[in-house]
Amino acid sequence: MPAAASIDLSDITDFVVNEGHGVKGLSEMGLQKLPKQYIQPMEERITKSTVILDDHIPVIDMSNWDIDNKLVCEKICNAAEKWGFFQIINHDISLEVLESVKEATYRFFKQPAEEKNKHSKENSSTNNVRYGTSFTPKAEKALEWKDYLSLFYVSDEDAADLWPSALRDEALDFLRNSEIVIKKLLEALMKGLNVKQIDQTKESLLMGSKRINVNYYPKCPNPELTVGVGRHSDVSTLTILLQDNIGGLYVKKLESDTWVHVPPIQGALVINIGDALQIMSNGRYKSIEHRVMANGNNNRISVPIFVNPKPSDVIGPLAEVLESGEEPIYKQVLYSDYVKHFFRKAHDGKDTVDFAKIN
Ligand SMILES: COc1cc(/C=C/C(=O)SCCNC(=O)CCNC(=O)[C@H](O)C(C)(C)COP(=O)(O)OP(=O)(O)OC[C@H]2O[C@@H](n3cnc4c(N)ncnc43)[C@H](O)[C@@H]2OP(=O)(O)O)ccc1O
Ligand SMILES: O=C(O)CCC(=O)C(=O)O
Ligand SMILES: [Fe+2]
Repeated sequence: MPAAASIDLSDITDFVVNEGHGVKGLSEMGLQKLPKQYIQPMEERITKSTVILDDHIPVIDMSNWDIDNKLVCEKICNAAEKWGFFQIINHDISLEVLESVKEATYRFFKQPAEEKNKHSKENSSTNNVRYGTSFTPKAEKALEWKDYLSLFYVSDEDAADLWPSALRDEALDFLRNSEIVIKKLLEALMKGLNVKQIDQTKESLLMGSKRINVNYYPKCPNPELTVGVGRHSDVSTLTILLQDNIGGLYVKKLESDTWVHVPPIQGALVINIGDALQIMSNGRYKSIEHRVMANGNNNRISVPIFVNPKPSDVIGPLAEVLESGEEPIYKQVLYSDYVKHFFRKAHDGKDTVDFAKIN
């Protein structure tokens, strides 16, 4: 790894983005000062004055699913309406599966830049595997302090052929083991929308495609000047996020300018509603802005599973939601058009969903 003094700071974008060293490479050079490319404007930084400490997203115990199903479903729907975010505990995915995917994440990022960069947009033989840094470096005025690998799930065979072996099995295990709890969450959320039964068409619309990302946020000099991930809402139906014990995820409180921290809970998963479900529920369930603070003392990892419609699906408010005469506030959009719109611009909070709004 080159020492900080041996790299010309004007070449940072080349080193980080094009050569695939990522911010991990930069961090490990022992930089004392954040490069200017990462300095976010004041309004995008996470400051103590906007964070409230006396409130938190709900924590829902899934072990009561069979004991008091009505109550658990109500809690899930309330959390989706009021916070758009909640944590679940006792969800039946074993700690072993969760720990293994975290270990595998470290194993992937520990590899030399040349190895990881085989999966960059420029070098990868497939669009289903993407190694990168920041969010959309070409469109961003200031870069984000995060490296990632993004894996679009097509089939086990496709994964066996294309996903990096450093984490393939563990990522597939996490995906497989999350299936039951995803179905329970969607069942609860659909009940709240007057959808009595999730038939095959509905199941495909809600969870027809999945993407698993692994995120690496290395230790950062001057974390107060930058962000790990900027303000955004996910474009998924639902996101199931595994975070480690470092912390740093902040969620915007509905109808306020304040943010709450999502404290790491051993074994818990963070669930959030994505734009696709906000649109399908005609705005009842909230896809909430969130962001990640960079950390000055520790590396952090997280592993989100994005549960999505299929790219070829057309999404819009569900018929069951509009049955009672409610006016649609969103139009029908091709899901892949929506996602492309999201990926082509820098993170900009909740603006993505305007793409689907009826004016
Ligand atoms: C990375 O940091 C992130 C990510 C997120 C993600 C939040 C989510 O909610 S992810 C869930 C997204 N949904 C899906 O993946 C399901 C459906 N998939 C699709 O519709 C398509 O696969 C596609 C994603 C639209 C790609 O379709 P394709 O025809 O292959 O289009 P392209 O032209 O290749 O891509 C369009 C545009 O997007 C960029 N891009 C594609 N995939 C990714 C990716 N995984 N990560 C980053 N960027 C991606 C691609 O480069 C293209 O941009 P150009 O400027 O090059 O044209 C939340 C927060 C984060 O920080
Ligand atoms: O790392 C986290 O806690 C959240 C990451 C995130 O929001 C995302 O990948 O969409
Ligand atoms: Fe997110």
